Amino acid sequence: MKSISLLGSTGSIGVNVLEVIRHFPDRFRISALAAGENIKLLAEQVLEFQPELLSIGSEENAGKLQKLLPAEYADRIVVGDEGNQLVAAHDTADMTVSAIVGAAGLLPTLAAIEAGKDIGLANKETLVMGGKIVMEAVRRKNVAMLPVDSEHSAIFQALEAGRKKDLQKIILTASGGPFRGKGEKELEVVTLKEALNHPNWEMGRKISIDSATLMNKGLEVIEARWLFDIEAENIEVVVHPQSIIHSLVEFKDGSQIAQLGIPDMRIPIAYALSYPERLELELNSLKLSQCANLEFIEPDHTSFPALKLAFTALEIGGVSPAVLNAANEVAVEAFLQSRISFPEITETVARTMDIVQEGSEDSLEDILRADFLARREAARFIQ
Ligand SMILES: NC(=O)C1=CN([C@@H]2O[C@H](COP(=O)(O)OP(=O)(O)OC[C@H]3O[C@@H](n4cnc5c(N)ncnc54)[C@H](OP(=O)(O)O)[C@@H]3O)[C@@H](O)[C@H]2O)C=CC1
Ligand SMILES: CC(=O)[C@@H](O)[C@H](O)COP(=O)(O)O
Ligand SMILES: [Mn+2]
Repeated sequence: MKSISLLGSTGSIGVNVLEVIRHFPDRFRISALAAGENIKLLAEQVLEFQPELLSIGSEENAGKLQKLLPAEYADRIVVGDEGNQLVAAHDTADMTVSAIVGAAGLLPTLAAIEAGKDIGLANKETLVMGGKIVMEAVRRKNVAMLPVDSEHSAIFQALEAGRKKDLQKIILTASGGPFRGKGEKELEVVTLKEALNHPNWEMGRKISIDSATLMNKGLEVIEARWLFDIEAENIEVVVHPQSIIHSLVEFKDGSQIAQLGIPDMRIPIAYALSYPERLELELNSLKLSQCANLEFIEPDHTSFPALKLAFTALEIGGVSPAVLNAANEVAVEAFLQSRISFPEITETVARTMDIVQEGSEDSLEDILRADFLARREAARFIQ
């Protein structure tokens, strides 16, 4: 029986993690859950999965949550950032699934690693902000870092066909998002509703907007750089609108190995939970004969400059990826509140990256400071 501590249980990934666990009660149990604000769903999850510890975003919500739960939970509710870290490192957990959205995922993920937990990583922002120190901690603590992000799961699986020393290139596939094919002028007038309407995946709001700007692919390039210890110049992105091939690796003999499947997050989630075993998921299997045409297109860097910005952040190094991430979070939130236009998301990130640059990628303190300064600058641009 593997015990799982789940951060972000009420989100799109969190709900899918629990869906997998629900189908395999003999293999997995939940030891701790953390959420932000959704007390109603968290209470339902607690009653079903009976964790030993739970965390919620605020004291006020902790009080409301307590009223929805039996009295025995009174001393098992923790709160906020500290609560996330306690859940992440909870003593009975074998694995922590990191599925909070955004920068709030970094410290709990680090806490889980320091506590010796294996990690199922959905929160790509963790590696974007602190890839070097996070992966150093993974090696020092000798824990497993198992990707949940679909492209990284595909790469992880494809790498099993060869040796890491023979790896030549990683090819990340991108759907292109809902605005694929649109020109710069057209993008000035797109709506929030259109931006949230991802062609292939049902996901949380922040990552859906990231997919629409192609910043998601930029974040994934940085995630891959650290997760697979590969230089940015050996990471390529190709637009593949059908999201059937989830990514590829190329070995030095020119062989390219891909992982294919229907776009369903339960597949990479299950593999992270059960690795190296595979679970019988009983999903519809992919029928290649019914997949009309699989297309592969170069990314449009003029309409979607976010992807290049991520490569630039890697090239600058230091805290630049953390700055890119923080500015993007602020700008996406402003777009979600209809305070800025779609192109202004990426413009805000670029302007912030020009201003906030000081700091070392080896220092958690510098990374957190850069995150703070970038949020302040990005908010200033948006005012
Ligand atoms: N959705 C997907 O298919 C994929 C997602 N990812 C990545 O996984 C992560 C989660 O994405 P997704 O599930 O879509 O996002 P959602 O917005 O659907 O869910 C976010 C989760 O994080 C919780 N949360 C937010 N802030 C805090 C906080 N400060 N403390 C505790 N919990 C918090 C939310 O709680 P509440 O709702 O209760 O406020 C919710 O449970 C992201 O990093 C994303 O990039 C990667 C690949 C695919
Ligand atoms: C499901 C998943 O992993 C998302 O990150 C997804 O890949 C988004 O798709 P695009 O960013 O390629 O549009
Ligand atoms: Mn992805």
